[in-house]
Formats: sequence, C-alpha cells, structure tokens
Amino acid sequence: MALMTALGLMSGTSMDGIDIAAIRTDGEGHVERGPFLFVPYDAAFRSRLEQGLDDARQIRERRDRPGILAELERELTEWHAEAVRRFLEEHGEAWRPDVIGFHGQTVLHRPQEALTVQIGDGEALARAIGIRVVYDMRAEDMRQGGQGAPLVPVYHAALAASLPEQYRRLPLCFVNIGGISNITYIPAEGDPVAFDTGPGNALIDQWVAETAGVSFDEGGRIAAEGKVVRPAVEDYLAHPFFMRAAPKSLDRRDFDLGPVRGLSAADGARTLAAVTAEAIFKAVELLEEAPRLWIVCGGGRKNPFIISDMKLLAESLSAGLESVSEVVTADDVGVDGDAMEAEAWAYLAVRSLVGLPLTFPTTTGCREAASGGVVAEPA
Ligand SMILES: Nc1ncnc2c1ncn2[C@@H]1O[C@H](COP(=O)(O)OP(=O)(O)OP(=O)(O)O)[C@@H](O)[C@H]1O
Ligand SMILES: CC(=O)N[C@H]1[C@@H]2OC[C@@H](O2)[C@@H](O)[C@@H]1O[C@H](C)C(=O)O
Repeated sequence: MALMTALGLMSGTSMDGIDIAAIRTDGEGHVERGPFLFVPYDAAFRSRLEQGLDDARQIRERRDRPGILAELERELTEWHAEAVRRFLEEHGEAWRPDVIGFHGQTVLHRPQEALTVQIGDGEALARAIGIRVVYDMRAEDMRQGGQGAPLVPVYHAALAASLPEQYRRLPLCFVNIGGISNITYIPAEGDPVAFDTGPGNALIDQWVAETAGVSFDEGGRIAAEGKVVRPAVEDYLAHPFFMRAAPKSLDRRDFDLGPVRGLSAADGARTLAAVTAEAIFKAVELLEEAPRLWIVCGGGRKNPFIISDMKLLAESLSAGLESVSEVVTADDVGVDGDAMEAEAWAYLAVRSLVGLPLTFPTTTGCREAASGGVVAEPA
C-alpha cells in the first residue's frame, strides 16, 4: 500500500493536555516518525474535565451527555482543533496529514457493561480543520466482545520489529505509564499479549494536587522526601483487579486515594510510585515467561522512583532466570516515550482506513481480530 501521512491526537487519562504526533506509514511494517507537539490544558479546563468524569457516571447509553458533558465536548473539540492548527503552523509543509486519528477524552470506561465513552466530536473536528478524521476507534472492539482497550499494542508490535538488534530481546514488554499503566508483551513466538496493569500517574497527580498544590510530582521531588509505607502498598495490591485474568482494562476511577489518606505528602507520593512499579511487575504472574526487557514509555518514566523501583524488581526477577530482565526507557532504545501514544493513534487511523485490524483476541479479548473507527470527511 502507498504511504500515508497521519497525525495522531491523544488526550490521555492523565488529562494533562493533548499529545500530537505525525508519522508516515503503510499501516503495517513501514513507520517513519515525524515531529511531536504537546499542548497542555490550563488548570481551569483540567478541573472541568474532572467534573466531566463525575457527570459521566450518569451515562447509561454511549451517546448520553449529561451535566456539563455536552458543553465540555464542544470545548474539548475546539482545544483539539486549535492544537492541530498550531501543529500545522510549525510542521504543515513537510507533514501535511492525509488523515487524523482522534482519540478524544475517555470519561467513562466500563468494559463489563460493554460501555466506553470518549468525548470529542470527530465530525466537527474534520469540518473545523478541513482534514479527514478517524475517531471512535474503541467501540467496534467492544461490539466484538473486547475490552475496548488497550489499542496501542498493534503499534508496539510494529515498533518491536524495528528495534535495534541489541534490544530485540524477546520476550519483551512495552510498558506505558500514563494515568493508568498498561503493557504489551511481545513473545518470541505467537501474538502480542496486552492488558492494563494498574495505577499509573493519575493517583500521584491527584495526591500531590491535594497535598502539595501542584499538578504532578516533577522529577519525583516530593517522593524524594518520603518513604514507602508498606501496609498502604499491600492494601492497593490486594485489589481484586490483580487477581483477574487478562485481557482486562481499567477506568480512571477504579483506584482511589483511600489507602494513602493520612500520610504526609512525601510518604504518599513515594508510596504511590512504589504501587505503580509493583503493580506493573504483578503482571509477570499472568505472562507465559518473564520479559527479558521492559521498555518504559509515558510520563511515568520521568518519575525516577517508579523507574528505580522497577529496576530493583527486575533484579529480583532476574535472580530466578537464566537471562537477565532489564528495565530501560523508550528513549534508550530510540523511540519517543512522549509521542508513542499519539503516534499509535495516527497508525491506527491509517489501519482503520484500509480495514486492517486494530485489536486482537490476545490484546483486548475480542472474539476475532477487529478493525474499527468512524471516518469523518471535512466537507
Ligand atoms: N518530569 C516529570 N516528572 C514526573 N512525572 C511526570 C513528568 N512529566 C510527566 N509526568 C507524569 O506523566 C503524566 C502524563 O503522562 P502521559 O502523557 O503518558 O499520560 P496520558 O497521555 O494521560 O497517557 P494515558 O493515555 O496512557 O493515560 C503527568 O500527568 C505526570 O504525572
Ligand atoms: C479506556 C481508555 O481510555 N483507556 C486508556 C487508559 O490509559 C492507559 C490505559 O488506560 C489504556 O488501556 C488506554 O489507553 C491507551 C492509549 C490504549 O488504548 O492503548
């Protein structure tokens, strides 16, 4: 197939802003990565999104927009249109997209009820920027019996195939630490396996907002003053989610700050970093073999305590293995840990246009490999 230029727009569960990335791809093995831009939301819009999550609890049917959600959807779409305009001003000449993959903002995710809701009006976005948009890429997977998440694994698989030789150590795991964490396990033989693993940064963000008045724990500075409080970690890890078989996925509200309440700001931040790392390693119990390499993507890789805890866990894991299990960041292996999800949404948009599958029984639990997405034309 001919190559297409695609833009991906991701507003993740951290609700910190919009990631935009461009790629050129055939939707299969060929991926050229282009520029990346992050457009942060202001504090006022972030708190409106939080309110949107509250209102979303009243949603019974995926088109419902109770409370502020209808207005919020308009605002969110406008934020995205503006972000695209800004991207095109800088990179439009070399990277004028044929198509845009638009994620929107997840406000509710209840896989057990086959209900997942991303606000964001794909039709309005296509009209506003005059470019074809593919949106609502999770819904078809759910109709086919899948979790509707995670969707990035098919892109991880494409990247795994082009990793530098010294990092093609199968089985390996891509770890995405966004608001929620998820992994893609690439075995030596067979299909990639994927699932959400537990909390990512969302709890840390909520905790430091409440106790220290900042939106995230930059560089782990708050955690640096604290210690890991074991009973709180154990409390989180006793959550029934960890006992469940994969595939499985999470809503941002499935975990809360209950177990760290009463701790100092620093101890809470340090403890939650440990929870994130340990929850990821709990995934090993669900995998056929322990990964030889963990490639960490997403904002959580910039929290040094999450990374150092993961490295210690990998060391103890290695003790029982013939080959070592090592933790590296996306940047170490030559991929962009910030742009990855937005690139994936660009890649998925191209796959959707050509009718290739986005999800597989081993990544979301869909009955058979499923495509998806709705195409909005600009005119
Ligand atoms: N310098 C940093 N130090 C510590 N944490 C950071 C830093 N930069 C970003 N983060 C954390 O990463 C989060 C954003 O991560 P990311 O962009 O991967 O999330 P997301 O787009 O919401 O992803 P997802 O869809 O996977 O939930 C921030 O909310 C913050 O908690
Ligand atoms: C429903 C939803 O938005 N899920 C997100 C969330 O954030 C991380 C994790 O939970 C993952 O399952 C998914 O996002 C990524 C982009 C995915 O679909 O692969």
